[in-house]
Amino acid sequence: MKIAIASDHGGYQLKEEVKKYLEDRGIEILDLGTNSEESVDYPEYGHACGEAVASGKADRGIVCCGTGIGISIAANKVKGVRCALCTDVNMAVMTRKHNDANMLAMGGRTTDTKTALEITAAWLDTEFEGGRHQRRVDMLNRY
Ligand SMILES: O=C(CO)[C@H](O)[C@H](O)[C@H](O)COP(=O)(O)O
Repeated sequence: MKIAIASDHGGYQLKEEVKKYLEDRGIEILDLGTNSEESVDYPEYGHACGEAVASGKADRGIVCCGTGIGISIAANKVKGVRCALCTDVNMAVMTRKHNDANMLAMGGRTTDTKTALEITAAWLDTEFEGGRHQRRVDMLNRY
């Protein structure tokens, strides 16, 4: 699996932690920046990561900003992206089971690193349930 990862300055530190975790799991990473805590604009990074996933350059994407909100909104503008902002493990599990979320968003200023890595693990390791949920995901994809 190849994962695209991106953040703004508010999510930069968390992106680096998540990157280390993914590397330790042997996952291939496409890092789309940003590369420091210098102020940048989250839409640029959310769009870029969304496009990497939608185009198939990456299988899934992870984005971080201060709260995870702005960058998830940006990613969800890209057709084919289902980006879920998760603040706990249950949300990560449910968004994989029910929404087949192909992108995960987290907040570097709102979620501690330990929780963020637990969320990442749950999101990586939980399968989509399909069935009635497939019909709903198809509706999202068609819109
Ligand atoms: O977009 C956001 C909130 O929805 C992110 O948290 C950004 O990281 C934040 O807005 C950046 O704020 P800053 O004051 O420019 O650091």
